[in-house]
Amino acid sequence: MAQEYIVETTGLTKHFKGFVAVRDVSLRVRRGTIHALIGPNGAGKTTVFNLITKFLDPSAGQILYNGDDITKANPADIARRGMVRSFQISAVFPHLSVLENVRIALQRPTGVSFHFWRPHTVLDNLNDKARELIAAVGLSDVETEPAVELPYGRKRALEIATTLALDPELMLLDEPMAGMGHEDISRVSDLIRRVSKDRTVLMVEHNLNVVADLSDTITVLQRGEILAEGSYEDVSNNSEVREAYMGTGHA
Ligand SMILES: Nc1ncnc2c1ncn2[C@@H]1O[C@H](COP(=O)(O)OP(=O)(O)OP(=O)(O)O)[C@@H](O)[C@H]1O
Repeated sequence: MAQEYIVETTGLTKHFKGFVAVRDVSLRVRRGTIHALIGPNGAGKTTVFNLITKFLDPSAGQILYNGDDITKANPADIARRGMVRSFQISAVFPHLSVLENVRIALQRPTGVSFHFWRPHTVLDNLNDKARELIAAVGLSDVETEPAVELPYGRKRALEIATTLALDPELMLLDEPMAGMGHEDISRVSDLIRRVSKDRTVLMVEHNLNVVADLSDTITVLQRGEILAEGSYEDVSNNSEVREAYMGTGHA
């Protein structure tokens, strides 16, 4: 039977030369939900992401993914198991077209390595699937444009398409709305909501309107520790949370 929680951490702790960036974090991410990690600057959100995705080794604690202990796994292992992190724009090849970027991403899970000398007919078989993903993220009108030419919000949509190409079971989004204007935010919010239908999303996001709008569960971190957890209503009514956000500009 599938585990209720896709990710469970126990006592997750990370020291950097004596400084404790993450302390005793026990986080449970329920399968099929959108879960947000929020908190003031320096609260440890990115470090928690780096620990879960195995870009950093914890100083203490355990991480379970689908019930398996991945505390000692490496990032490639866990990507193969279906946990994929969407990187910021760097994940996209700037001078390749939208279609080419998604096609390349699609070749990864099938184990077909990308060979520039492959006959075009082989690569063209990927076009249908690539176009489906491009349509899903609303980029059909720009499929032949080089990624570098896209406005910011649409680059982020492309990045989500390349992440979806890997068909992740758990998708980690690192500040998906960073640097976006109003229109892009609502477009990408709709997209995240749609793509979350049959997968789990864990995201770090500073925009509290987006967090309120999308998240089933919110974990608030402060100084490396969990301060509160629950629905947006729960955490926004929590006096400690309100205090933590005072004067940070995010309140
Ligand atoms: N590699 C590192 N070496 C030393 N200290 C680090 C390192 N990475 C993070 N830190 C420190 O750990 C703390 C938590 O950082 P982290 O980036 O996880 O916070 P955050 O909540 O993601 O912040 P922000 O919202 O500003 O991105 C900060 O005080 C940061 O300076």
